[in-house]
Amino acid sequence: MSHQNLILIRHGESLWNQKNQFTGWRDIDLSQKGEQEALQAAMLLKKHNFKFDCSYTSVLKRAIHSLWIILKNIQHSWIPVKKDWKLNERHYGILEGLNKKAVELKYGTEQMHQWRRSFTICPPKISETNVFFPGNDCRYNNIPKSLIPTSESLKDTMKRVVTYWNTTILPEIKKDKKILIVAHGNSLRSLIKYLANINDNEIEKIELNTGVPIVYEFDSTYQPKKYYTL
Ligand SMILES: O=C(O)[C@@H](CO)OP(=O)(O)O
Repeated sequence: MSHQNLILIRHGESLWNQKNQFTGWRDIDLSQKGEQEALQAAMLLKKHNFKFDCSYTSVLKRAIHSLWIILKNIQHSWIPVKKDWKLNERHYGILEGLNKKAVELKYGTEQMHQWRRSFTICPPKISETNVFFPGNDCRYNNIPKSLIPTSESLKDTMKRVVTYWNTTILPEIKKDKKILIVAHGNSLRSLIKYLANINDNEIEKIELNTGVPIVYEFDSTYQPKKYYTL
């Protein structure tokens, strides 16, 4: 017997996705197209008759608002929504706010690829005096200072995402709860790497489109079995 217990969705397009700017932990709204993508995701879930017991998202509004649009349109506004910084996008250090094409022209295609897609490389860090240091943002008051990022590799992101998965989400899956996670391109790539045991080179090639539901199936012992997009 298999269980379709988990759907992962990358938030709809944000205003900075539209302008091709690195976003990371910056809290940017959905574009109109992004709102439509979230609605489309809801329609697909409805068409396939997916039902959920609980939902999880980050503390960034492009993911939260995508989740709200989805829940509203599948008549699931009543289910619990749990928000946690551990599902945030990867912190992109000094690259946040910069145009990706301009970064590529300045630093070259190879450096750009390493910063964006290598598993272990971390973009240059922002300083703790930077106005965008998350430690200056009250939503992160409860995080121990040593865990507040100033830049992250995908490996760093995976560490916090997998901690959250194992402590908070997996126990619910094992109770046979149906779970919806709406998060970010890289926080979800890191979760997929972990669940599907994808190696460090292969994960560089995996891209997630905005607003596309990914279905995860688990076997009878709740080991991840396969995943596919709707
Ligand atoms: O800017 C970001 O935060 C991410 C996702 O939009 O970008 P990338 O796909 O380049 O990792």
